[in-house]
Amino acid sequence: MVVAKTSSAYPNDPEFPPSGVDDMTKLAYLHEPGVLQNLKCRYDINEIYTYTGSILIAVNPFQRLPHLYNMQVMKKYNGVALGELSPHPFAVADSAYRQMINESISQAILVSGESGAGKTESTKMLMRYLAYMGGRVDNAEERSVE
Ligand SMILES: Nc1ncnc2c1ncn2[C@@H]1O[C@H](COP(=O)(O)OP(=O)(O)OP(=O)(O)O)[C@@H](O)[C@H]1O
Repeated sequence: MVVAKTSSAYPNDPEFPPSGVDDMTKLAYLHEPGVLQNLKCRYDINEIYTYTGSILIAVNPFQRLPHLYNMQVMKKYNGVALGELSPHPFAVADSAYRQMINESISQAILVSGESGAGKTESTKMLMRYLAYMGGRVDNAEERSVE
């Protein structure tokens, strides 16, 4: 039996990792102070994405982070199970795409948040990844769904 050690959600607890946890289901106490503390720790180091299980939480960085969304990053997430790499909209899009292809079931991704939270930006990244996956051709003739 493997017993996974969980992290405390209390900010002053020495066991709370300074950089937070990338999946909040790892927090021992999944309550509002713990969630906010964890998101803040990650935000402070420009980690704007965090999972809670299969839900992706995005915090608006109010700055451009182009290194997060380039072609190399898209390639990295291609075919990798959700949760294996850092939280990212590409991982969510890849998971939906895979389930659509493998199970022939229509998929929906719900993007929710208050005005200015970053829904449009997140949706753009989801669409960029889906266009990258769906628009690829193996022959020399390039075409861009995006
Ligand atoms: N991931 C991100 N990277 C960089 N900037 C971002 C990101 N998310 C949000 N922003 C910034 O925040 C602004 C508002 O984000 P966005 O338009 O996506 O919000 P929204 O939730 O769609 O708002 P509304 O509901 O009012 O349309 C963007 O114009 C952009 O400047």
